[in-house]
Amino acid sequence: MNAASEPLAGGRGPLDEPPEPLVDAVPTGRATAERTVLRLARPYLGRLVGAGLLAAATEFAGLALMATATWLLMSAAGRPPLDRLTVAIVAVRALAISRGVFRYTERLAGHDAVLRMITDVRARVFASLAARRTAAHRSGDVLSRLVSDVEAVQDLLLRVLVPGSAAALVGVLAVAGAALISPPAAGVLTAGLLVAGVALPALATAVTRRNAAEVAPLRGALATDAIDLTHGAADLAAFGATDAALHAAEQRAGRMARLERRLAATGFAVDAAGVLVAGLTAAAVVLAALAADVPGVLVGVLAVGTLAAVEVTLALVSAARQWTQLRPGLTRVAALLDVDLPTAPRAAADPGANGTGGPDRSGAHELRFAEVTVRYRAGAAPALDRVSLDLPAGRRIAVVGPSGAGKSTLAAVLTGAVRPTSGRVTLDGRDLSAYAEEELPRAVGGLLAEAYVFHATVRENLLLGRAGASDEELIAATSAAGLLEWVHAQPAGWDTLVGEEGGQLSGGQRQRLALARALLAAPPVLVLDEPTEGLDPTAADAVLASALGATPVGHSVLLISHRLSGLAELDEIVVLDGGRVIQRGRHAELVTAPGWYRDQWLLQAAAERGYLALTP
Ligand SMILES: Nc1ncnc2c1ncn2[C@@H]1O[C@H](COP(=O)(O)OP(=O)(O)OP(=O)(O)O)[C@@H](O)[C@H]1O
Repeated sequence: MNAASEPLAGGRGPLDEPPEPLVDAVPTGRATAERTVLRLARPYLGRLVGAGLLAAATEFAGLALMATATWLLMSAAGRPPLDRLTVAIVAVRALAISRGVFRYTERLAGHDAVLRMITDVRARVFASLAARRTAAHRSGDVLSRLVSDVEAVQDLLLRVLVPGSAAALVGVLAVAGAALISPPAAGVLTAGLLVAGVALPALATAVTRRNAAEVAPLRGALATDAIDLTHGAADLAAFGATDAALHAAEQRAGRMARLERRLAATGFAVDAAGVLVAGLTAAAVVLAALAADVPGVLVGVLAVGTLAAVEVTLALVSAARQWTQLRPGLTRVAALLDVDLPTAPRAAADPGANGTGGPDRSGAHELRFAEVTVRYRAGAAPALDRVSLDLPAGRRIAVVGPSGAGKSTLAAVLTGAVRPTSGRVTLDGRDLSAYAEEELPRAVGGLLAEAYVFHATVRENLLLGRAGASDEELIAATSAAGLLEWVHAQPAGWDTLVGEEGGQLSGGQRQRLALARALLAAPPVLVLDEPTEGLDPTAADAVLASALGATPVGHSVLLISHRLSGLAELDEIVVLDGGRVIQRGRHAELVTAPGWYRDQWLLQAAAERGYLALTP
């Protein structure tokens, strides 16, 4: 089984309820998510502040345009000499044009900053997901993270912070402008703006929060449904479970639709309250201005200006609503980003940057397991129970044992995908956990359980093992994996497309391709988890022998296998059962000693030679 993919989480079937909200183990405080985003935004702060000021200028130009146009219209009604209106006429024209220009430049500056930043965020999220081989994520959740959660970062800046701060600034300027005309009216305006800019956003937040908390996990569950229903379609059909799975997915989609409808309805109610507040504030401002004997034209200016100012401030309502909806996504994305925030995407980092002088591909390495125990869940039986193992340079070990014995877990510990609950795993005397995540694969790697074959050409799939490998190296690895003849037989040769998840290959071909890639990568400690799975016994023997033969001298090998055939040349065979080492030694010793190995050897030999071979 693939111990690396979901070590801590129980799997979720397509018929089950959606999982709990997927918030990572990294605890995030209330403002931490926003702080993380702001820290990421720091390099682009100048552009973002510029965008905020331009947004404020746009809104202010709109407000000033309304106020000036009102003054112009009302003054013109009294037929004054034209020269008294000239400045206002020019101002109206200038404000109308500048508003468009400000809006355009604000969008340009804001999107420029955010798109630059989001590229960085995506790279970090991707690197973090790739590095967290132990994370308990389903592909649907991961997909939803990469898409919607990263968009949350973008929306926080473009739809919350920039327009929110612009609205607040314009509100303050509007009050200052009103105070020049009439302080009492400015007081009333302040009260109206506080209702529109503080009370209503708080109300919107409260009504949105509950729904948003339900919507986010549902969205993740729906993404997982989509993947389960497409990738698992054949299995669902085979078990007659398609209808039930579709029904469960439809129910979730229905629940999502209901939640979104409720969200929209409450949103409309709050928006309607905003319009009411604008009207009431304008009426109150007019009354206050009249009571203060403000001239009629200026009362009109105050009324229209108030309507415009409240409308601008109401942007804070949608900003608050957005913010509430974005929080779960922001929290998740921040939890991923927080881990390695201070560094740039680490693949590009200096190989020795961890201060450990990390391992390299070429050197020999010594791996040691000392009393390693792995427990996937507290209270559960250990998957590995005090296992000790030495893998010095050049040594070749096989780990065998019945299903569920802990073989794949051992490989996962070796590659750093699973951390031991107790005990130590060291590489050249240094704890495995001390190595940076991207350093380890250079020393330890290979063919792990359920190796992924990409929807690309044979060559591209192979080059993932070692970018820049020569044609001779490709041929050697492919030949050792027993795939060369097939490649040559294809019309497109090395450029043959293998289909999604290698779907255009047979199971055996897929396995050979993955093995060839592992051989090409040739890490000093090569892990081969069931390299001949899916091959018939004769082919399996041949491939195993040629794969071991293709491993450079001085490189060590840890082979995991159900089959006991072809292990005679190995330096040690470790038999696991229930996570414990129950036997160890060379093949020649183990086949003569009573125990699991000898029994299994006889059984397999009998099965492979056929039942008749046992009877004289
Ligand atoms: N991700 C996981 N979460 C919880 N338990 C797990 C996980 N992976 C493995 N286990 C449990 O750990 C034990 C060892 O599993 P492991 O996959 O290492 O066995 P294995 O020897 O490789 O089996 P197989 O030969 O069938 O692949 C099993 O009891 C299994 O149920």
